[in-house]
Amino acid sequence: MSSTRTEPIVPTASQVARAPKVVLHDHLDGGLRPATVLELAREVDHALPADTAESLAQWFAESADSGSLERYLETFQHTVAVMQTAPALTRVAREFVEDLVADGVVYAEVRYAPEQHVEHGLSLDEVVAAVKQGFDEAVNAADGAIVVRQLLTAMRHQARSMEIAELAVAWRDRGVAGFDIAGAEAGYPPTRHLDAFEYLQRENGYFTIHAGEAFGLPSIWQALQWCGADRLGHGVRIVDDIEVADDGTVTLGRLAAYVRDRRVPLELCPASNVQTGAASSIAEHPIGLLTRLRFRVTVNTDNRLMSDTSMTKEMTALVDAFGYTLDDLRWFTINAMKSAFLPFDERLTIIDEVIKPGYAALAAEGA
Ligand SMILES: O=c1[nH]cnc2c1ncn2[C@H]1C[C@H](O)[C@@H](CO)O1
Ligand SMILES: [Zn+2]
Repeated sequence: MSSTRTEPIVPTASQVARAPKVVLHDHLDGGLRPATVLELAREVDHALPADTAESLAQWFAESADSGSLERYLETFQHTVAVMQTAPALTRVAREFVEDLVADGVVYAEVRYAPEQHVEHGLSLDEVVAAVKQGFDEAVNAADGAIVVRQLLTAMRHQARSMEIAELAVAWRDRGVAGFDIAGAEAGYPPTRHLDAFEYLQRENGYFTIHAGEAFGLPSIWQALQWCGADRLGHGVRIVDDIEVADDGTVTLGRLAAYVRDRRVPLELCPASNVQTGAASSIAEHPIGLLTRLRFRVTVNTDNRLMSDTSMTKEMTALVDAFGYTLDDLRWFTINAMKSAFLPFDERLTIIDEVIKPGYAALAAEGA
C-alpha cells in the first residue's frame, strides 16, 4: 500500500489542541479562573478555603474529587458567592469564552442557574443580560472564531423551574438556546418539573436534562419518556441497560435501544464522572462501549475548574485511554454540532465551513 491518506492518525497533543471542538455541557459557575475567584471574593468579603490561585485550584479539584455528586456540588458555593453582581457575571462570562477560544472551541453552549445569582438583588433578567454582555464582548474580540449560546438551568431541588423555562423562552432570540435542570439527582426526579418541560414543548423550546449521572435508568427514562428531553446531560448510566456477554455479544435493553435508535445525544463528561464516582477511571469509562456501539456520543467538560479539565484535556485523555484517532475526534465533534440547540442551517455552516476543513487540515499534516 503506497497511500497513507486513509491510515488512521492518532493525533498529537498539539493537534488535539488545535482541532476545532464543540462543547454542549459546560457550567459557567464551574469554569472560573482561580485568580478571578480570589479577586472577586476579596471585593465582596467572601472567605475562601485557600489564598493563592494555585492552592485554590488545587482545593477545588481535590474537594470535587470525592466520589459523590453531592460533595462535588458543595464546592460551587464559592463560585456562586462571587457571581452576584452584573460586573462580576460579565467578567466571568467574558473570561469563560476567552478560555474556550484558547482551548480551540468553535461552538459552545454554556449553562448556569440564574436563580442562584439573585442573592444581592439582581433580577433574573439582569442576570441573563450580564452574562450575555460578557459573552458578546469575548465573541466580538475573537472575531468570529467562536459561537456561544446560553442554556438556562433550574435547580432540581428548588421550585423555580417554570419561571426559568419562561425566562429561556423570553430570551430565545437573544442568545439563549435552551433549558436544563441540574443539582443532586437522587431524590429529585425530572418529573418534579414536568410543568416546565410541558410548557417548553408547547413553546417549541429545546431542553436537556441532567439524568443518568448519580442515579440510573429510571431517571433517564423519565427525562426522555415523561419530560421529552432533547438530550441527556451525562446519560452515562444508560450502560446499565446494555449487556455484554463473555463472547462479546451485545444486547440492548428497550431503553438503551431507544436512545441509540432515536440518536438521543449523550453529553458525556468523562473527567467529572471519575470525580463523582459515576466511572472508576477514564479507561473504564462507558464512553468506550457507547462509542463502539455508535450511540450519539459527545465529549464535554462539565466543570473545568472543579474537574481541572478542558476540551483539549478531555480529548487527549480519551486518545491516551482508547487510542482514538483524528477521525474519532471529528466524529465526536460533528455529533455535538448536530445535537446543538442552534438552527439547522447554522449547525450545517459550522460543520461544513469550520469543523470539516479544520480536521482536514490536521489530517493533511499527518501524525
Ligand atoms: O454534573 C453535574 N450534575 C448535576 N449538577 C451539576 C453538575 N455540574 C454542575 N452542577 C450544578 C452546580 C451548579 O451550581 C449548577 C448550575 O450550573 O449546576
Ligand atoms: Zn453538568
